[in-house]
Amino acid sequence: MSCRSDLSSWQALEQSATKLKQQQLKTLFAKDTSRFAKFSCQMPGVLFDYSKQLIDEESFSQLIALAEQADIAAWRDKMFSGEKINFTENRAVLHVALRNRSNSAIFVDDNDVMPLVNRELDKLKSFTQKVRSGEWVGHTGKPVKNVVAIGVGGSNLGPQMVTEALSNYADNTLNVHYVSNVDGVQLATVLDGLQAETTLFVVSSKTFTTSETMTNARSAVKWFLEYAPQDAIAKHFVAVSTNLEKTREFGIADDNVFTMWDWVGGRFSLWSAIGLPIALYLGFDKFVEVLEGAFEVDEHFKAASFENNIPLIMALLSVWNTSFLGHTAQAILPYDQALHMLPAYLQQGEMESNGKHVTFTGEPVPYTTVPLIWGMTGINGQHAFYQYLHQGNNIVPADFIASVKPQVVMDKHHDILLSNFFAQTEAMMSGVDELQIRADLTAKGKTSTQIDAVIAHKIHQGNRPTTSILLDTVDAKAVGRLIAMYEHKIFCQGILLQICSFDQWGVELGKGLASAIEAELTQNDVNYPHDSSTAGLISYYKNNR
Ligand SMILES: O=P(O)(O)OC[C@H]1O[C@](O)(CO)[C@@H](O)[C@@H]1O
Repeated sequence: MSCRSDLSSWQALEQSATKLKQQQLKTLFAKDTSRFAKFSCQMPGVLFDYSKQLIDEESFSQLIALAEQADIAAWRDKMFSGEKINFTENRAVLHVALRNRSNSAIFVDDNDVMPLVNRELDKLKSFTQKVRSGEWVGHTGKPVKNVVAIGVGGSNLGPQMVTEALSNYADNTLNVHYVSNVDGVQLATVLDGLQAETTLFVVSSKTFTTSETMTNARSAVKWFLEYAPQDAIAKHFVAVSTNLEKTREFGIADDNVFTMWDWVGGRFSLWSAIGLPIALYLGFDKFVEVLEGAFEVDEHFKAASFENNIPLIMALLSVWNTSFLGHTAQAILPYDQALHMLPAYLQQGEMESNGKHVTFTGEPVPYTTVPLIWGMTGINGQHAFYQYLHQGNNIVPADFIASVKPQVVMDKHHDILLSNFFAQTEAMMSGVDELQIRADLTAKGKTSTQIDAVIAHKIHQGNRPTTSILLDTVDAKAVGRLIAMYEHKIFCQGILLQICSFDQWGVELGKGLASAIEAELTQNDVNYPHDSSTAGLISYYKNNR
């Protein structure tokens, strides 16, 4: 299979990158006053401005040509029609079916999956309504007050991120707590103060074999049985999994199991029954609004021209910044507090999907693939790591995300928040040069000796690429839209880079080693089959625990 770097568009982009590396974004803005109009687009509820990325019309059309030569449209159609594009695991990739609000048939192995999706949504709806209305009662006849959602990775990050993002819409019917870390502190902290008789545990694990989740779930059962009889488990433990054999083995009745399918990847699963904690917290209708927002983006992704296709442009810019301009990190900077977990969520989304080193056919990729994703809420970041973003000697492209209307109206807070957002993207783009600093300091009465002493430290080179995403507000639909935009970005990145985005073999090595070492920790006098560092660490731990 030919490699992407053999494509004419790739080679043209390499030449453009060499030219554009010599360019200043502020000069490009000065030369072309219509730059914002040219390099921004919209879909309902979303303004996407990428004019502060280091591109020009020529390189943008080469990026579009790359998308065409990489057959993005054909791959997109394969995904939406249920073809097994996760070929290392021989699975379809159909998280889009979970939010297919048109209900049109989608076939996997000649079977329409929509009846399955709808059946599970109905089950979710009826269970959610029973629990929230108090019809579902615990073993002493009392309604549920607290939900403890146990799961990790894709079985935790999506639901928790959405729960946090939409907590302003919750009606206090139920509290939802998340437990993902096998460090007992987290479970103990959550359980502290809860009453077993009014607590519902949702154990979410696609495989139902993930060691951390199963350990937390077993400890939750142990805690529960201190206060309740064994047969009360049926009223207090439900599971979300594809593995009925394991859920049965664990002691959860089939009726209490919500299912998903092998064509739903863990990190793309919040739209499935993995979203149960969201529905319990906010009500089923709000959960459906999240699905609807994502469906709008699915429709946009399928129908918009490449030049106006937001997820595709996000992917092209990522490839441009990483593989051509050499920027190996990318910051995610949500200004809405509600989106504070977005960076963590996208770390899994992008890095578990595309942090890989071989092409579809298993050859080493000859270019850098995806960047390191990191970030936090913008305002907190400004007072922590933005120094690095402005003046560090590595350039980190950043996505700035904010909403036009705040979730909570409080005096001038939102104007102050948004002024920071606008100022930061402007400062990162334009920087401040020597001439300007000299003029400012002279105006402040500084002598030339005083100015010379600080001038180099005060220069901001600028030219730091950013994308600005403005949502109308952070509500259920907007959150659905935002996540789906990034999901399709990740899909396009994978195709553009020839990477199989939907497996995660890289996490298996550590898992296997951990379970072997876990056994060694319980044995005495083991001859550790490890390097001297690992053996030394294990023996220090055993001698001092
Ligand atoms: O839902 P499960 O099977 O417990 O897996 C949890 C997570 O573990 C991973 O396999 C990585 O360790 C993720 O891909 C997945 O989201």
